[in-house]
Amino acid sequence: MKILVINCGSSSLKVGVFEIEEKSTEVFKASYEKFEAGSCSYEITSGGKTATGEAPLNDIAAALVALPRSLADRGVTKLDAVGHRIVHGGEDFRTTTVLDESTIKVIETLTPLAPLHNPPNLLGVRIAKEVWPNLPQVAVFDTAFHSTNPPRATTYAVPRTWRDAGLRRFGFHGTSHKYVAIRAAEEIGVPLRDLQIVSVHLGNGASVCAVNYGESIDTSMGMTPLEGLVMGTRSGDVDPGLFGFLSRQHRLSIMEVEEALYSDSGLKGLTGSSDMRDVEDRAREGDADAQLAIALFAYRARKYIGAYAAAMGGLDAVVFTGGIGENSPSMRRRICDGLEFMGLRLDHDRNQVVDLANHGAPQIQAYGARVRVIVTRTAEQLMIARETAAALKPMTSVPAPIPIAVSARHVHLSRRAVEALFGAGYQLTPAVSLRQPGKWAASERVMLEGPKGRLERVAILGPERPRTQIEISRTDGFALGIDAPVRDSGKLEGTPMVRLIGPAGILDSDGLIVAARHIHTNPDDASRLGLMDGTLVDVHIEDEERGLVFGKTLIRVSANAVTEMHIDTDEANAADIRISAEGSLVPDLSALAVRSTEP
Ligand SMILES: Nc1ncnc2c1ncn2[C@@H]1O[C@H](COP(=O)(O)OP(=O)(O)O)[C@@H](O)[C@H]1O
Ligand SMILES: CC(=O)OP(=O)(O)O
Ligand SMILES: [Mg+2]
Repeated sequence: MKILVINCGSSSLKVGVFEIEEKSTEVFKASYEKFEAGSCSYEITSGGKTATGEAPLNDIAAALVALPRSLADRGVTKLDAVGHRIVHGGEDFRTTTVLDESTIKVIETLTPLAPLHNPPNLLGVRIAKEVWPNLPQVAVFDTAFHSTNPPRATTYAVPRTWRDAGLRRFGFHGTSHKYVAIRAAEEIGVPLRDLQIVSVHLGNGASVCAVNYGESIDTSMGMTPLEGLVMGTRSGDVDPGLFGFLSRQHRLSIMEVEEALYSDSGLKGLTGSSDMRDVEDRAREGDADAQLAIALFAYRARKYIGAYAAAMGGLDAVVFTGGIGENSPSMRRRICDGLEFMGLRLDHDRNQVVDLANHGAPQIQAYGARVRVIVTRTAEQLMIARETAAALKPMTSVPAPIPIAVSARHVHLSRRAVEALFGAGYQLTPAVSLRQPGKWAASERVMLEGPKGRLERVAILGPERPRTQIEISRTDGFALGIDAPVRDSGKLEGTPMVRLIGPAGILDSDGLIVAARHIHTNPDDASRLGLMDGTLVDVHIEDEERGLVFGKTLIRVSANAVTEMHIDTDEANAADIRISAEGSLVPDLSALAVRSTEP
């Protein structure tokens, strides 16, 4: 599929044409900026040749209208679709969406939430519809990747009426954070699903994202792209109390304050220039304002990296991207210096000579450092092309129902735990065979105890495992008074402690989780159902009253497994499932984007 990507910003237009196959290739790339006095500067790359210069184009609209000619001159024809970057998708758009008049109308209502971004994005859509009336127009949202953020990350502690009116955090730069996290995982050689990554995007807009085992769980921008880091012209985090103060003491209107926070703050507010290259030059010449701006920019980013390592309960890698993240060794160094205590240490030589050609993603951590530090160029356009192609791929329907089993709270015990709870040399007694071959429930039970209360007679599932794992529901977590993370079985790093009480003793063990829903299957069924180990699927439960779709269900293929989906009691209650049920697989449109590799 040949996809034209349009990233229409307030002051620049970026265009890419990608051939999306097994491997993706960029066949055309252009940027148009500095629109002044009836002309603009451009850079166009195609067929290995780059041309730069000035063109008599008034504005972004004129550049878009002239685009078919530029494409045709370079032999780029037969486009299949147009993919657009849309910054704010609000509550309504959690995934890539094909645009029609009604979806465009909904996006228009989101303009107040991203006043600098959505209007030019939509202008690009309107013109593209006129220039290419027969091509599908597809929106890829900056907010979509963050739709997995839990309520504790997206909620502002403000009055209910405001929250009911839609006030919440969304997060942006999602396309970039997703791309660089995937790229970092490829470079490390470990599946994204097994990594805890902090992605640091430092461009004109800047944000940090906690990518926990493949999912965004928090990000520094909020309801609008104003929260978080210090940016080119935006303030990032401020005390909301300043609105009242400036209004009372300085008679500024809310509009004036907002305008200043968007356009006259950040590096520009601190130094007069929004461009980090200028700021670095001035700092070198001794300008105290520029020196403070750099220190503040780095300090805020470092705080967010620490915060997100804490939010995830671990950190495997930090990825830098965006114009500043990619090009400023001194900024990377300032941000990383002081993070040695959490295993993050740079190799200063490697940091200095980063080469990002050919989609490189060099590692720049010191030899032996626990946390990897990676630099890579972001590729929002490529990612938009992939998502656009995936959204337009015809749905392949998967038949065959999936049996669903409800797992009540239970524990898997290690040898050490069995002996601590039941006595030296004790062997558990298999009482009931489970459907998965070789697995059983023991006749023994244990009690769990947390700061808030106890859960009695909790089932023990055998055989023994190398590590003790305690699986509860979210509701059980409230009964115990412990907040357990949703994790895949076996991923126990940084999980909370809980007390287990047996007839012969007490054991305080970590390994408390809410098990992520999953489907056990064997290689034969997996190939019949088109399922791949380690990927995520959606499963539809049909029920007149309480039917729903369980998203993000992990596929686990093992030799003798019986095909069966496991959900916990909270999930079963939500779908009105008593003991068992059946579900059907929903084709996953974003799978292509996650699986495809670099051009
Ligand atoms: N070599 C460099 N050293 C420091 N900063 C740089 C360098 N190259 C680009 N930048 C900075 O990157 C920022 C622009 O980032 P970029 O990602 O290109 O912008 P946008 O967010 O608009 O896509 C500017 O502050 C610019 O000064
Ligand atoms: C959302 C946002 O800040 O985008 P940009 O970095 O392009 O300004
Ligand atoms: Mg940017």
